Amino acid sequence: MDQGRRSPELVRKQPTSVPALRRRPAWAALERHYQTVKDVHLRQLFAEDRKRGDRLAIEAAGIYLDYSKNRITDQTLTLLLRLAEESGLRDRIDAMFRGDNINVSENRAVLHVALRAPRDASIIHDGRNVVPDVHAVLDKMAGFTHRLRSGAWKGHTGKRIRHVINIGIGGSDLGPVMAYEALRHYSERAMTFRFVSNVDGTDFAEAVRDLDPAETLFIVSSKTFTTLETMTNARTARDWLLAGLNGEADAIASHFVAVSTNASEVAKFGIDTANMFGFWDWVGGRYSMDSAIGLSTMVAIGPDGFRDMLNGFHEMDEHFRSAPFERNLPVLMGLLAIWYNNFFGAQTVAVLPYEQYLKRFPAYLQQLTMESNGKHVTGDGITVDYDTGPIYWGEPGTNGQHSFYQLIHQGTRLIPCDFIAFAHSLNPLGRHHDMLLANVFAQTEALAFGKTAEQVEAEGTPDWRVPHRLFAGNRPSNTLLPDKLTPEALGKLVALYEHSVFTQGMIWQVDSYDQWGVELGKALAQQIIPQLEDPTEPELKHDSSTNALIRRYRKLKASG
Ligand SMILES: O=P(O)(O)OC[C@H]1O[C@](O)(CO)[C@@H](O)[C@@H]1O
Repeated sequence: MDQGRRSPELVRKQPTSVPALRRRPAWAALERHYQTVKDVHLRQLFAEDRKRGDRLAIEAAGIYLDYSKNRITDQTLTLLLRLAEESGLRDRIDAMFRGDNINVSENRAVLHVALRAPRDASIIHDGRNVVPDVHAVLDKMAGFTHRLRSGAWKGHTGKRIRHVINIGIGGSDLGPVMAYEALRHYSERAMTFRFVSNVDGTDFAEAVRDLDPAETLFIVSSKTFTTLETMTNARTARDWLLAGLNGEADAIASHFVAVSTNASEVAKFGIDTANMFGFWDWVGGRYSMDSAIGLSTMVAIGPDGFRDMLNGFHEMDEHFRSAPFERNLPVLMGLLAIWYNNFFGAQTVAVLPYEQYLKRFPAYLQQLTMESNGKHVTGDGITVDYDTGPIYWGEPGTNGQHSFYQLIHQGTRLIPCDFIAFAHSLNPLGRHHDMLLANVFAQTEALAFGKTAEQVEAEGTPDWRVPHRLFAGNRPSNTLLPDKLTPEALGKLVALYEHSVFTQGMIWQVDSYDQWGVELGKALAQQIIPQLEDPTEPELKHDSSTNALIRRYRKLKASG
């Protein structure tokens, strides 16, 4: 991995050496192939190959993936794999691991894989091995975690810290909150962990309602330390703390720490940079839960648990980097996502974790997938003539079954599903886990094979009701079945999706690592805030709808 960096100019040009997507021979072949398989039913595919369920399944890095219930033939896989080759995926993977500036629109490297590299690895960025820097921060986090969990780190009044509140948004919130919920089983029970993200004051008010400021520590997590929501919440937290501690300003030092890349803004806010945990501009927000942004995770599960999680990430990284594409979990999942998105026209992917602890996993994945691949131009700035990132959504099973599964089974849209379940429960209670897993297997079976009119009729259903009760089937799914939800397994799962997103983005040739699409709304909000707060009637130059909404809000606000 110890390699020199290419000049940005060279890297910028590199993607153009790959033909535009529609001009790649495998793409045209897939278009033709799609016409031959689009109406083939999974019933037929399984009937023709009795071993399909074993054959189209792999276990890698400790994760079992059954992808047999996808609308694919061996030829589909051959062509998708050829597409990956023609898209230069191998070269792009190497470029990422080498630290090339593959985030072309921001001219940055994308090195989240360095965050979980072992201590003795070497990854060179700007002529410097970044791995020792990563481990120095991990060591600092571990030292802080030990002091906090042992009670050596005290609050301003000498009381022990019992409550930790992470203030952040986007990648500085979704990763930490998802990981906390996912790993709650391994968490320090003597402490409470809360997460404040929304600029809606209710989020903060409810988070601190029952807390004693003397026992509360805030982790202000923000890559930039300028994000409106986070800085507003951080200032409110500071006011709340000081109000509870007789306004003693030196209390800040023992109740606030920061996670950021921006030391000067941290200092400006009043947090001693000795209590700052850094990371780097080559870590994207949505790829940062394993950086210092994961400080709350480390405090909750301890440094050893965090290390296990990083090892899980790393194992999947190595699998992605080295496994042949036909046995490469992230590559296969990424290619299948492309198959449905670009050939079947599926607009969404449902992520359905049958594991209560993963209840925030779909929300986490929404930022990871949609902020990464929700793009309309290639890295070279050319408007794409194909669809890019699908919409990801989901809820934990079995709750979703009693809500939106109706549409997945019998609606008019094709919704590929990722089912995620673990062989062992962390809370084995009677028959619960067998029932839970039975539901996973039942759902994938029902979606794939459905129920024919003959089967419905054979049950004595009156003719008029038969159409309502039949299930067309042929609805595709992946099933991920790791052994048990551990910190290590979580790391593997997240890295699996990170690299699947990479695979998709590289085939579409978009920059999966920028997020310019969030800028316009942010900038307009900055203009509108003073217009809402102006004591005199402001001159409004928006469109008539926005002007009317602002005036109406001002009027309602004034009327109390
Ligand atoms: O960590 P920061 O700088 O506060 O940014 C928070 C989030 O805002 C975004 O920049 C845009 O929503 C995300 O990419 C990022 O995770």
